[in-house]
Amino acid sequence: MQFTATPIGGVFAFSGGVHTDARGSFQRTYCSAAFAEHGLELVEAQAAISRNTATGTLRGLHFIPEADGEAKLVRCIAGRIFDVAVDLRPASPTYLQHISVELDAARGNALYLPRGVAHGFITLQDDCDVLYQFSRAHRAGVEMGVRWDDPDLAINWPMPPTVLSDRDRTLPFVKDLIGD
Ligand SMILES: Cc1cn([C@H]2C[C@H](O)[C@@H](COP(=O)(O)OP(=O)(O)O[C@H]3O[C@@H](C)C(=O)[C@@H](O)[C@H]3O)O2)c(=O)[nH]c1=O
Repeated sequence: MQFTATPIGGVFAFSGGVHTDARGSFQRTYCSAAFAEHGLELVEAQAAISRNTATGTLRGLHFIPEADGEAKLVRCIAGRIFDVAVDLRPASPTYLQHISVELDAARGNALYLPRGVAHGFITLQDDCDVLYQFSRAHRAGVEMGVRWDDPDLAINWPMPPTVLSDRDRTLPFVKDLIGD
């Protein structure tokens, strides 16, 4: 498992660790000791899978404010997604900046987001399954969100979304949240 720091503090990309042989492959996808060594919050409270039928399905951008937030590890276990992490920690030097990474089930790479960093993705092909590990149990009504096409974030999505939830379509812009 290789931990690669990104320009956004606390956001790490993971790759490697895939052992291939005649049967297929074996990959360690999580190691609590390695997370602890790198100072990352463990993501062991809950796991979840989102299945996405159509190319261009967009989910996000979702976050919980840092003080009450959750860390998450995101991995594509079928297909490929364009995955985005947006820094919404007001005190962070990279506040409002984002990074993107293609998560590919065939590569087995993953992205770790600490508390206060928003997350979203768009699917790059049909039938993409996304596996999450969370540091805290889901709490209904706590999660917030900002619009995927917020001009202040200027995310260069690889295509326009084809499928969005009603909630995501009507999320506020960051400028509407500031001061809350
Ligand atoms: C996120 C989540 C949802 N749910 C339920 C609530 C709801 O009935 C149903 C669908 O939830 P949502 O519409 O919020 O699912 P979705 O829009 O896929 O939400 C996810 O989006 C991506 C971008 C993330 O980063 C995730 O953390 C999560 O916010 O599943 C859980 O039971 N546990 C969970 O952890």
